[in-house]
Amino acid sequence: MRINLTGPLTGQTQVPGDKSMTHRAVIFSSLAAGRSTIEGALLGEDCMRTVDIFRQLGVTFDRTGTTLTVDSPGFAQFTEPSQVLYTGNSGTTTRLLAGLLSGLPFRTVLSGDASIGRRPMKRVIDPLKEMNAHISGSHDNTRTPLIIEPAALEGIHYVMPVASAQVKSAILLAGLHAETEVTITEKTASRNHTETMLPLYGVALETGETITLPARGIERIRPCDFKVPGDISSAAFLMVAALITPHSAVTIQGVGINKTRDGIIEVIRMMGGDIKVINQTAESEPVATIEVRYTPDLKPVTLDGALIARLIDEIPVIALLMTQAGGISIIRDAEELKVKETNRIDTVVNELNKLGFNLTATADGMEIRPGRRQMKTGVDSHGDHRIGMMLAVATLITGETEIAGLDSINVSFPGFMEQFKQLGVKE
Ligand SMILES: O=C(O)C1=C[C@@H](OP(=O)(O)O)[C@@H](O)[C@H](O)C1
Ligand SMILES: C=C(OP(=O)(O)O)C(=O)O
Repeated sequence: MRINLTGPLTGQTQVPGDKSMTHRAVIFSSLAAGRSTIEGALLGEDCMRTVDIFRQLGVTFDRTGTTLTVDSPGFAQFTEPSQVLYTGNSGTTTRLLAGLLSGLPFRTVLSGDASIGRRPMKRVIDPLKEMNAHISGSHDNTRTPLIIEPAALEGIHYVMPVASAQVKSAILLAGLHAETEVTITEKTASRNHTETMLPLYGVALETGETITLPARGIERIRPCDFKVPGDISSAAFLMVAALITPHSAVTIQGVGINKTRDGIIEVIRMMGGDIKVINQTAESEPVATIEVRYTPDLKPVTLDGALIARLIDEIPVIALLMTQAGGISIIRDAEELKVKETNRIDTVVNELNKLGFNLTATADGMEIRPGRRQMKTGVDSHGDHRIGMMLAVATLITGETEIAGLDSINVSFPGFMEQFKQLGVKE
């Protein structure tokens, strides 16, 4: 598809609901017997895969606008599915449900698309087996499909070897069924929505550097009316677009600014970007209005350590932002990018270099230099939604560009193009 976005971006907008929180709201609402509602749900493809799986287990979902009404018979009445449970492109669906399904009294099989088939599953299979789960994966227990047989689960004391909210949440979801408590220690904090949301659905747990979930938490789960904040990972594309496009000034309302997710705000401030976070309120999680303006003189920065987990999904578009800084920026400690929908170190570097930018891949991240040669060829999202959206934003700088695989955007940000047009962007 040929894309040519031209700015400026001006005005007010809101972004669709947070992907991580929508997945979790669908899961917890489905476990609880009775009616729950999810207001502001993200209806992108990834979250719909989670919805469809619970439909197969006997849960009913009704949609009005972006509100989902969930009617569930409760986890104890789930019905055994007759099909493979298809997780599409969604790592979150695959890993979180691997944990949850391990405690159900029937066999399930989880499988996704080609990208999911390449993503590492040993990181969930290993701790789940330690909990006595009967789970196996293809390729010597490292990949999907995952086959899960009924088992009586036990607790675990787990020290996380990698900062991953999906692994942490898989263990907690299995732990809901376990006969003994679960404790998890994180060296580097990953997003904590599972911990913030479980108490709202009736399951108390202790949080901090070590998380403690009491035995058989699932018995306490109850329905909830949950409001999903706007997704900061989606807002990131609008923020970067405004920062790099002359005369832009954008206000994004209702964005979730959970401390484990707000790294991009910190980076924009470090770079000297014109950003204001105002009207902070606490709903299910902290929410704010974010105002961003074009900033011509951005400073180069180095990102590493604990900050990386707080902006992991934003790195593709942050790398684009860094191409506009007045010096060399460096991203380190970001090996996890290699196991996302694509190897996001390679796809970001290769695709932006095709557009004439100057990036170098390193073992655990990338170096980004200012300046741009003439663009040579079209580019490709490689089926990765965040790469597709980053490349679309890049056309604000490059002008008309052929981008393959833009339909991947629907995975996390349906209405992406319309949102840009609403802010005055011409296509
Ligand atoms: O738990 C979640 O909702 C997510 C956790 C992160 O993955 P990892 O757990 O693999 O870091 C993130 O990249 C993904 O988009 C959503
Ligand atoms: C990595 C992502 O999602 P998931 O792991 O759920 O596929 C993402 O949305 O950038």
